Amino acid sequence: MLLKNSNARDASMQATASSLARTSHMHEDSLLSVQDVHVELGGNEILKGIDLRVDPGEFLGLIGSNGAGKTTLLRTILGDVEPSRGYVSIEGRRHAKAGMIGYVPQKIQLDPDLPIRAKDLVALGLDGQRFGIGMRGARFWNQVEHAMTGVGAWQFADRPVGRLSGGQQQRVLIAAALVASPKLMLLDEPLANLDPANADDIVKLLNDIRKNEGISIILSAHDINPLIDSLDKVVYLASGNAVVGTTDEVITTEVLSALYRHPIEVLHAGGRVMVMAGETSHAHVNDVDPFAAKPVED
Ligand SMILES: Nc1ncnc2c1ncn2[C@@H]1O[C@H](COP(=O)(O)OP(=O)(O)OP(=O)(O)O)[C@@H](O)[C@H]1O
Repeated sequence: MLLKNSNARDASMQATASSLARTSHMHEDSLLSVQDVHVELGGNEILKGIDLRVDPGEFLGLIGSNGAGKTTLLRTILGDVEPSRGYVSIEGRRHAKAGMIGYVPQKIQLDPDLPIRAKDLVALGLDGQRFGIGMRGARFWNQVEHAMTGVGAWQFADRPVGRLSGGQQQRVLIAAALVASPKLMLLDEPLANLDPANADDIVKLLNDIRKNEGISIILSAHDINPLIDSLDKVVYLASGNAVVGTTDEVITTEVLSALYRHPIEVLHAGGRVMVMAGETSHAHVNDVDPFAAKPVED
């Protein structure tokens, strides 16, 4: 065992995790407030009391293993999933105004033969809810061009979106989420399927967007390493529970052991963070994904 799981130690680790969660409640002018959010799906409690505040221009990494509840939390913030307890508010309102949140969903598969140009996809981000009846004048297309130029996607605006590379498609999807000038962007695993260079480019792009435009960003990922230098806060999810704080506060042996209720060791090597899980005889290095196959607890 890497840590003895005595009751006293467990209680102290829980206290550390709770106190970190509480420190994120200090700002009253938050853009987003998630308070004691519980979500049940298919008879299982997927989120078990999430507390989170996001200030304007903050960049948060939502980190966790497969099935930890990242997509569920993003969809709850978006308003697509209703909490069974607790609430989400944006600028003090329970329901975000149209266009206030830009969303890049997970795993979009774009058919190579899809007869839609990249700029048509971005245009849907502006008038998607009234597609077919909206007026697409010069001002409309200027907004599309502005969003695509800002993310370095205007040069392939007229190409079929399904034939763009993964990195190019990700820029187009970010432009579609940005085009209505949101205050908050939610990106669900946008770095999955990107090579390290493209992942770095996307993180740099998002960092520029939040700095230059003051847009808050929540990005979900399994691996914190590509994000570590850009994040203001980490929201680390495990089996529906969360710890919130800076990376230095959260990515520690003590805090992650408390969150997982299991011994964890955090190592720093070669400029990367590695999270080692389990007993030494079964230890494996799996960046911030120590229990990828762990089932949802009842
Ligand atoms: N509509 C649903 N009905 C029942 N269970 C669901 C539903 N949607 C998600 N779940 C379950 O909720 C849990 C959390 O899923 P979620 O997609 O939020 O996790 P995740 O952290 O985003 O995982 P991944 O990294 O694999 O995308 C999983 O066990 C999943 O099977």
